[in-house]
Order: sequence, then structure tokens, then C-alpha cells
Amino acid sequence: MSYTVDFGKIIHIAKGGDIMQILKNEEMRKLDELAIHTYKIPGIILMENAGISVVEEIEKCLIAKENKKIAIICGVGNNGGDGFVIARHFLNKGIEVTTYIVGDFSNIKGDAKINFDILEKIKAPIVKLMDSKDIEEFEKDLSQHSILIDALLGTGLQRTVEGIMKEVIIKMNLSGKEIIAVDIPSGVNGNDGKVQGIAVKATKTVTFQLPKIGNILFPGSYYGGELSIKNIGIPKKAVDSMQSKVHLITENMVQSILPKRYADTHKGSYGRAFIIAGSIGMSGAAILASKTALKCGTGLLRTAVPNSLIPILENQLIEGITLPLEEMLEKGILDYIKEENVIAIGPGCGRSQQFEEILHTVVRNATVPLVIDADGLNMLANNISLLKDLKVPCIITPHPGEMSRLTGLSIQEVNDHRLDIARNFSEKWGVITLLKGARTVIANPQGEVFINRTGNPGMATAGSGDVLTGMITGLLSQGVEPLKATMAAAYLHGTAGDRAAIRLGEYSMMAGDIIYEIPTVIQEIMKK
Ligand SMILES: NC(=O)C1=CN([C@@H]2O[C@H](COP(=O)(O)OP(=O)(O)OC[C@H]3O[C@@H](n4cnc5c(N)ncnc54)[C@H](OP(=O)(O)O)[C@@H]3O)[C@@H](O)[C@H]2O)[C@@H](O)CC1
Ligand SMILES: Nc1ncnc2c1ncn2[C@@H]1O[C@H](COP(=O)(O)OP(=O)(O)O)[C@@H](O)[C@H]1O
Ligand SMILES: [K+]
Repeated sequence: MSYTVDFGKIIHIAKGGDIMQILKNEEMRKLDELAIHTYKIPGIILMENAGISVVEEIEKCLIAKENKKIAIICGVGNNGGDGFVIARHFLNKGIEVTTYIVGDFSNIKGDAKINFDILEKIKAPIVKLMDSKDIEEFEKDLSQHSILIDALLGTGLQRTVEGIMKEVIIKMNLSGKEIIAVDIPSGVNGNDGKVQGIAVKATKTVTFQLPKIGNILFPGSYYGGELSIKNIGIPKKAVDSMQSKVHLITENMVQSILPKRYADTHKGSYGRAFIIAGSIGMSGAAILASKTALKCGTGLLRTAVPNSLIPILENQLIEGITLPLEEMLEKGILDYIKEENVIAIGPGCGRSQQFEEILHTVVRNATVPLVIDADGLNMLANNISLLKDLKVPCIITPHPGEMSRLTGLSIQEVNDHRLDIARNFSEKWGVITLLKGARTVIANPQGEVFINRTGNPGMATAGSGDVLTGMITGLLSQGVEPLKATMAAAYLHGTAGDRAAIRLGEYSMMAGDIIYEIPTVIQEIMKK
């Protein structure tokens, strides 16, 4: 299997598995050990496969280049070992290669040593960079090469990058050359995507077997550029046995989640959605969420808004039914929601006492899946233990600011530990948490986390969260399981946003433009 994820502006994916685990450094080490000790695949074979898989990607980049000289910059661990394999293969192809070794080469051991010895035997050009005095020459040398290969540090990164290693990385980054990183850009921590002092800014990264968290989360994924995930021959049985609790949401997953439409069905087959949204000054939130739910296939939609907003809604959304909130309150909300298949509450609702009352009644009495967003979350923050009264699956969709209010942590803390914060919240309150932002993460009460890679900064625009709520609601109304509906919505939302960004640019796209792209995004996924 080869799986390509382009983290640049234009997204494209080649084949991918239904579910893709994302590992931490130590989990990857465990998987390597499992392959070597339990499944008896010699480590040297894995290293050979790893090296060859990078060679394939480098060759693609070389085609367009007149100057084909490659600089392979290696550390003294196994990441460097992969670099030695790459060097040998290109030398065999008659391509000019210089191998640089950074650090104390007497530390090279194991499989890396075997590959280093081969390079020495075949008299490959090797330059050892020991200290600062070697840097000037190194910088001059780099300008002669067309592509630089970063094989300095991989999943064995331990501490802040300093000294000669840091100097080398600075020169690589300043070279202006295309850089392909082996496994992970050196300096990025595979466990969390943080930069340990300094990191290589690669144009492309080839990672092995499964992505590491640092390949996916920011800033690591920014440093990695385009990401290619390559099989290196670890048996599927070993991979499956890892049972990591962190996964990447893939297109295949979403394709299998989207409900099919059968000929002998009617609008009742696609469910009833009920959205409580909007307040004076924020009618747009109700319109955006409602339009989106219909665009995502809801059979029947009712939107409850304050009476004064009804004419605006009726004008903007002729396909949905509108209800005045005041009437609901007077006659008793429960009567209104008992027929529904999903209830979404919060977008643009404001923070009135009336809304608080409605929220409490809905949370305590809902008998169908519930989506709480925006002001629903702000109100919830005043009385979070309300969640204990839930009798149904509940999805909360906070952005980091809302999560900060819900948890009492700072926004910085939320962003620094996105996975853990979402997971802890879900485990503590028994809800599905979708924490928004660059790499939206979704956690369930069982401690599993799913990361979405679609989307772009153009989506940081008013109302795009309301569109997401509409998407989750639309899928839930059709009977999609809550976790699956949330994952598919996050993926589709980001993909629609990416299309809008391509069409209009990240500056000019607006939330409504994301809705405009939904039909194409769904059709393309269903077609595949
Ligand atoms: N295992 C396998 O079967 C396979 C593994 N594969 C490959 O192996 C990679 C993992 O290899 P690895 O475990 O040897 O670690 P690696 O990333 O090379 O780094 C360790 C070296 O770096 C050093 N070092 C650490 N931090 C540092 C710092 N801040 N600044 C400076 N130095 C620092 C550290 O030195 P020490 O801490 O010991 O002083 C040690 O020398 C993995 O990413 C993949 O590419 C593939 O071939 C497939 C098969
Ligand atoms: N840089 C980004 N990359 C990917 N997605 C983003 C980025 N910035 C914002 N988004 C997405 O846009 C949406 C913004 O939602 P939210 O903050 O609730 O906006 P609003 O309240 O204005 O509707 C979220 O789904 C978020 O994940
Ligand atoms: K690397």
C-alpha cells in the first residue's frame, strides 16, 4: 500500500486503508521489534525497504531536474542507516551522490553500520561533519546539489537539537534546495509534532508503514511538506495488532460511512433533523446550519429561531420548516422534539436566560442524538455537570476558545495538548468531542482519537463552524452512528473548504462558499 497525503494547498490522496493508525515514536519502535522478533523479518530488510521507498519518491523529483546531484545528510542512528541505503541505490544508478555524516560516526551500529560499511567498501564519497569548522565547506557543497535528503534524526529524537546538528539544519534550511525528509523532518518530535529547538523544513516527507503523530499534527506537518506513507514490509498482522488509539480519518472511511440512497425510499427514510439556532443579529448561524443539513441529505428539517427571525429564515431557506422558539417554550419544548431523529442546539443562540432554559430542557430530556455547538457550549460551561443528565449520545464541537471555557484551561494549554484534552473531556463526560482547529481531533468516551487532515486557514471565517454543525446534524438524521457522522462531517467540511480555497482563495472564501462545495465533494467521494 502506498498512501499519499499532500499537506500543501491542493489535496490529493492515492489509495488508502479504511482505517489508518497513527503512532508515537515508542509505538513505532515496538512495531519494528514485533516485525523483527515475532515475525522474524530481519531489521536489515526493513531498512532496505525503507531506503528503497524513499528512492522511489526521490526519483519522481529528479525527473524534472537537469542537475541530478544528491546530498544525503545522515545521522548516526537508523535514520542515517536509511540514508546509507538511499546513497547506495543512487550510486548503483550512476547518479552522483555525496553522503554526509553528522556526529560521532564511531557510534554507528547494527543495521546502519552494515550499510555504512558497504558504502565504504564501494568507495562512496563520504564527508564527515564533526564540528563548526566543517560547516563552511558543507554550505558551499550544498549549493552544488539538486536535492538534499534529510536522514539526520527520525523516531529516535531525544532532546533539543543543538551544536553541529543544529548548524547543519540551519544550512540545509537556508540552501533553498528541495529537501526530502526520511521518516520525519529532523528535529520534529514524532510523539506530538513539536519542534525540539530547530527542525528541517522539508518539501516532502516519506514516512514508513504508518504515520507518526508528528507527521500529522502542526507544526510538524508544516515542516514535513507533502507526506507519503510507504509500506516497508511489516506484516499486516503485526500492524493490526498495534491497536493504537489514534487514527487518521481517511477518504475510504468516509466513503463507507456515507449512507446510500435506495430507490424504494422516501423523505422519512432520511430522517428528521431539528436545529435550535440563531438570535437577533445572528440569524445567519441558523441559516448556514440549516442549509447545510439539507445539502447533506436530511429528509425533513425544522429550525427553531426567535419569532422575530422567522421572516428572514423563510426568505433564505424555502426548503425547511421554521418554528418560533417562544411558541416552543410556551407549549413545552418536549412535544416539539419527540418526533425528531437528531437535535442540534447552539449556533448563534446568544446567551439569554430563555436560551439557557431551552438548553437545560433539551440536554436533560433528549431521546435522540444531540449536537451542542457555539452558545450551547458557552452556556454549558456555566453548568457542565448538566452533561451527567444526558441519556443519549452527545457530540460537542468546541473551538479552542470554547474548550478553554469548558475546561478552565488556557487556550494555549488546549492547543498544546489537543489530543489529550479532547480525549480527557470525552472520557470524563461520556460525550464525543470534536475539537476544532488546524487538525480537528475527535475523541470518544472509549479513549479513541481520530484526526482530520482536511481543511485550511481560509476556513477561519465567521460561520464555518455552523456549517460543520449542519453537516453532523444532516448525517445523524439519516441514522449514521454518532462517531462516524462526526468523523465524516469533519472530513467533508475540510474537503469542501479546500475546494472553496482553490476556487476563491483563502482570503475571500466565506462559510456559504463551503456549503456551495458540499454537493461536489459528496458526489466525488460516492463515485470513487
Ligand atoms: N528500527 C527499525 O527496524 C527501522 C528503523 N528505521 C529508521 O530508523 C529510525 C529510528 O532510528 P533510531 O531509533 O536509531 O533513531 P534515530 O532517529 O536515527 O536517532 C537516534 C540517533 O540520534 C541521536 N540523537 C537523538 N536526539 C538527538 C539530538 N537532539 N541531537 C543530536 N543527536 C540526537 C542519538 O544519539 P544519542 O541520543 O544516542 O546520543 C542517536 O545516535 C526511524 O526514524 C527510521 O528512519 C527504518 O530503517 C525501518 C526499520
Ligand atoms: N487553519 C485551519 N485549518 C483547518 N481548519 C480550520 C482552520 N481554521 C479554522 N478551521 C475550521 O473552521 C471551522 C471554524 O469554526 P468556528 O471557530 O466554530 O467558527 P464560527 O464560530 O465562526 O462558525 C472549524 O471547523 C475549524 O476546524
Ligand atoms: K529525518
